[in-house]
Amino acid sequence: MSMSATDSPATPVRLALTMGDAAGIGPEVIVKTLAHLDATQSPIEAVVYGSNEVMRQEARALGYTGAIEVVEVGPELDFSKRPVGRLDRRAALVQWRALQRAMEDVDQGRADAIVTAPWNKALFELAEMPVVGHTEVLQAHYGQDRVVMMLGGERLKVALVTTHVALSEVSQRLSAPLLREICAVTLAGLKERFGVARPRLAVCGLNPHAGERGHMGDEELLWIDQAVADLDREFSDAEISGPWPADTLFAKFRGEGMPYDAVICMYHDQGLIPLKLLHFGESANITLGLPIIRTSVDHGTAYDIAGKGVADAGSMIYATELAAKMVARVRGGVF
Ligand SMILES: NC(=O)C1=CN([C@@H]2O[C@H](COP(=O)(O)OP(=O)(O)OC[C@H]3O[C@@H](n4cnc5c(N)ncnc54)[C@H](O)[C@@H]3O)[C@@H](O)[C@H]2O)C=CC1
Ligand SMILES: NCC(=O)COP(=O)(O)O
Repeated sequence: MSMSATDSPATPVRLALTMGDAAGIGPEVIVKTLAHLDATQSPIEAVVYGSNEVMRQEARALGYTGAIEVVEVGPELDFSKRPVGRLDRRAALVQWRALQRAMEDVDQGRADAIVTAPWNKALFELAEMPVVGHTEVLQAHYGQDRVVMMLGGERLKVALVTTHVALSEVSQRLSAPLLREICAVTLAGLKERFGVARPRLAVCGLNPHAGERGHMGDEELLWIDQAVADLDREFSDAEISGPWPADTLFAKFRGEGMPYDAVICMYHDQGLIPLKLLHFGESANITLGLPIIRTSVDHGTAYDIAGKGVADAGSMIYATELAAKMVARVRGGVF
C-alpha cells in the first residue's frame, strides 16, 4: 500500500510517530519507516516524538543518514547508555510523554494524526503509573465513552468487543448493549475511515460452534442470537450477521476476496490470532471512535530481538501509510 508523490494530497500529511518503549523495537521500525518514506518519495512528513538521543543511536546503528525531526520529550533523561530489551524507568516516562505531546500537537493542529510504535504496558509499574495501553489513554484524553480496537490488513479486519480482559471474565463483561456500541462504532469507522458505503459485519459466537444449540455454552441462545438479529434490523444501512462459529468464519478469509468488511470478535485472541496468521507485518491497529486518527503497529516491543537490527518494519510502514490515507479521506482527497 505505498503512496507515491503522484497521488499525494495537495497539502502534505504531517504525522506524529510516537517512539514507544526506548528498549524495544519501536525506534528501529521508525527509522526503517523513515528510510522507506525517503525511498518512495512519499509526501508524508513524519515527526518522531520521543528521545533525540535514542533516535540518533538507532539511526547510526542502522546506517540511516536521512534527516529525523524529533520532538524531544525527555530532555533531562540521560540515554547515552540506552536500555535494550529490558524494563527501564526512563523509557516509561518517554513513552508516556510522547503520546501526551503527540495528542497535544494534533489537538493544536500541528500534526494530522498519530501513529504509535509499541510500548510496554508493564513498564508503567516502574514509574508507579497505571498499567494501560495507548487505547485507554486516547479514550480518556478524548472523553469517549466507547472506542473500538480494530486490527486490520487488506482483507481481514477484526474489531474486539472485549480487549485486555482475562478470559475467565469475558462472559460476564459481554452484553447486548456493549455489542451494540461496538457494532455502532465499527460501522461508523468503516464508513468514515475506510470509505465503505454499506458495511458487512460478521459477529462471532462466544463458544465453540457458536454454542451448538446450547450444548457448548448458552450465551448465544440467551442473548447473542437475538442481539445480532436486532442490530441487523436497526442498522439498515449495513448487513450484520451471526453469531457465526469463529473457526469456520475465519476459514472464509483463506481464499481471495473479502467476505465481510469486518469481523466482530468477542475477545482479544479470537480476533488477533487469525489476524496475525493472515496479515502479521502487513496490518495495523486502528482506534475507532476517536475524533482524531490513530493507527499503530500489529506487534509489541519484541525485547527478544531489540537492538539486533532484524525487526520487520512492515506493520509500522502499513500503519503510517494507512493514517495518511485516512487523513486524505477526511480532507476529501483520494489516494
Ligand atoms: N501496539 C502496542 O503497543 C503493543 C504492545 N504490546 C506490548 O509488547 C510487549 C511484548 O508483547 P509480546 O506478546 O511479547 O508480543 P511481541 O509482538 O512484542 O513479540 C512476539 C513475537 O513476535 C516477534 N516480533 C514482534 N514484532 C516483530 C517485528 N516487527 N519483526 C520481527 N519479529 C517481531 C518477537 O520477536 C516475538 O518473538 C507487551 O508488554 C505488550 O503489552 C503488544 C502488542 C501491541
Ligand atoms: N494487543 C494489542 C495491543 O495490546 C494494543 O495496545 P495499545 O494500542 O492500546 O497500546
